[in-house]
Amino acid sequence: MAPDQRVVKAFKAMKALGISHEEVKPVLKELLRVYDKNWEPIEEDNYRTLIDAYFEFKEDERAERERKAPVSHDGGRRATLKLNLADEDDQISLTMDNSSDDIKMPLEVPVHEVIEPSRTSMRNMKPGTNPHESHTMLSEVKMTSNSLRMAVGDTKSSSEGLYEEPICEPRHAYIQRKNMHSDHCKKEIVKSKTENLPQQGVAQCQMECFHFLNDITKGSERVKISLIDEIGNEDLPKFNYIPHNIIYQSANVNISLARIVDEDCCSDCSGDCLSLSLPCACSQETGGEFAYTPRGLLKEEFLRTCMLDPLAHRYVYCHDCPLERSKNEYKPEACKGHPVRKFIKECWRKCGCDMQCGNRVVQRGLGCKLQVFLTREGKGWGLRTLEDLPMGSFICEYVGEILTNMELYERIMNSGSDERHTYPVTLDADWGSERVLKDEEALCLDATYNGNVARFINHRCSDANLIDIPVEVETPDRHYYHLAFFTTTEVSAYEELTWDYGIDFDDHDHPIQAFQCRCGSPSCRDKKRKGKKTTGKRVRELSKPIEATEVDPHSTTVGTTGAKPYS
Ligand SMILES: C[S@@+](CC[C@H](N)C(=O)[O-])C[C@H]1O[C@@H](n2cnc3c(N)ncnc32)[C@H](O)[C@@H]1O
Repeated sequence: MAPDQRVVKAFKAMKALGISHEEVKPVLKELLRVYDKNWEPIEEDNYRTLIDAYFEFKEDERAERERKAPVSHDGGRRATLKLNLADEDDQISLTMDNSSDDIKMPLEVPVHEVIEPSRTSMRNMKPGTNPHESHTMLSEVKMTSNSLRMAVGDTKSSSEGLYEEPICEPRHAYIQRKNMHSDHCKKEIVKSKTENLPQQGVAQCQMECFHFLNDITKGSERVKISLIDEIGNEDLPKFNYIPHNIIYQSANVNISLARIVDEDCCSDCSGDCLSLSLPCACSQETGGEFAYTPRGLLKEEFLRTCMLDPLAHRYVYCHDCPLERSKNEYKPEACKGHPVRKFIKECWRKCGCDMQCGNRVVQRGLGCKLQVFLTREGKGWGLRTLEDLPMGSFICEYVGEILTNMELYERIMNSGSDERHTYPVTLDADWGSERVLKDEEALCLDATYNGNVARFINHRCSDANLIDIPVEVETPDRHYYHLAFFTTTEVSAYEELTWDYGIDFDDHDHPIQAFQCRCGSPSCRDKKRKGKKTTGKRVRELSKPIEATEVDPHSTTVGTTGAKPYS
C-alpha cells in the first residue's frame, strides 16, 4: 500500500527532532483516534499537538516506571496519562511502511516548518553540565509539592475540552537535552513553540534562544505561558506552578456557602449582571456601580481611585498587630499601620448569573498572552505581554501558598541567605475592620515555592504599569481575599509588566533583604544606593506607629501602592 503522505510528513517532522517513527507511531495513532481521524488539529502549528502528546507520553511512561519501582520518592502516583496509549488495539491503522527508516519524503515539506534544535545552546552548557539538568530541576520541585496540596477552589479553569488532567501534578517542561553526535558532544534540543511568537520570529528564536518552555503552567491555565531566555547564564526557575491559592498549613480560610448571606449575592440574577438597568447587590461594594466595563476592563474612575498616591490612603493601626506578633511574639512592637484599600466584589457561586457575567473577571483566570523572559537589566526573569493591552486590563492574580504571618516569618528565617525569595504579600487590606485577628487569620501569600505567573513580575518604583487590587471572589471574610493585577496604562506588546512592591529601600530591619533596584524608573527610590553594595533590608513601613484604630497618615513616610509584600 502506498504510504499515506500525511503520516510521512508527520514522521519527518518528528524525525527532525530526533524522534524515530517507531516512537511516534503509537502517539499518532492515539491522536487520530481521539480526533476521529481528523488530521487538521494534529498538523496545526507544525505538529504542535503531536509533539506535545509525544513528550507527555514519554513523561508519563517515565512516571509509570517510577511508580512501579520499589522505592518511590514522591510517595504517590503521578499524573494520569492524557492519552490512553496502553490500549493495544489498533483501532487506527497508519498506512506507513515502518519496516524502513528510509522514508521518501514529499518534497513540499518546507524546511523552515520543521522545529529545529537550538544551535547556540551548546555554547551555554557549562563543563560537566548534566544533559538532563533542566529536566531534573523541574522534577525536584515536584517532590516537595504534594504535601502542600490543600487546594482552595482548586478546579481547572479550562482544558481545551479534550482531556481531564490533575492540575497540580507537575509535568516536565518541554525542554529536552539529547546526545546528538556520535562524538558524545551534548547538544540541546529546545522544543520551541510558535504560538506566542510572531511567525517571522519563530525560526530566529529557535536558532538563538537558550531556553524555550512552551507552557510553564503545565496546562492548568486557560492560556499557555511560554518562557524564553535569549541571553543565557540563568538557570530555569525552580518552583511548582499552581493556578489557585493553596493553604500551606494553619491558615484559617472559610470558603463555605453558609458564610454568604442572601444580601451579599444576587441569586435572582441570570445571564450577565452588567446588562441590568439597575445594578444588583454585588455592585454595592463599589458604590452601586460595577467596577468593570462590558469589555471586561476596570473602569477608569475606579482605577484612578485605587492608584491614589499611597500618602492619600487612610491607614489603620491595630492594638495588637499580628505582623509585629509574628516578628516577636513576646514583646511585639507597636503596629506600623495598614492602608485601607478599595475592594472589588465579584459575583460568586451563590449568584444566579452565569460564568460569562461581566462581574466575573478575575475568577475566570488568565486571558492575556503573556511570556516569562530573561531581563537584560539583571533583574532575573520578568513577565511581559505579547499583545497590546488597554488600561484596566486584568493580567493575573498573585497566587501562592496561603501562610499565616507566623509561618512566613519562620520560613524566611529558615531559608538560606542566598535563596532568592519572591516577594510575599500581606493580606492586610481590611485588618482595620476586623476585631483582633488571631494568628491563623493574619495571612499572606508566598509564591516562592508554589505560585503562578505573578511570581515573575518585577518591581518598578512609582510608575509601574500594574496595580494590585483586592478582590472578593468567594468569601466575604476580608482576612482572606484575592489580589489581582490590572494595567494602570496602555501597555504595548513586548513591554515588561511591572508592579511597585512598595519597598522602602532605607528599611534595614526587614527579614527579607532588599535587592539593588534596577527598575530604571526616573522616580527610582533606590537611587542613593546605586553603585553601592546592597546590605539593606526591604519593606514598606510607616515611620510613626500610633496606638489608635484609624489615623490619617499624611505625616508618615510610605512608599507603597498599598498591597505590599511582607512588612
Ligand atoms: C517576585 S521576584 C520577580 C522574578 C524574579 N526576577 C525571578 O527571576 O524569579 C522578585 C525578585 O526579582 C528581582 N527583582 C525584581 N525587581 C527588581 C528590580 N527592580 N531590580 C532588581 N532586581 C529585581 C529581585 O531579585 C527580587 O528578589
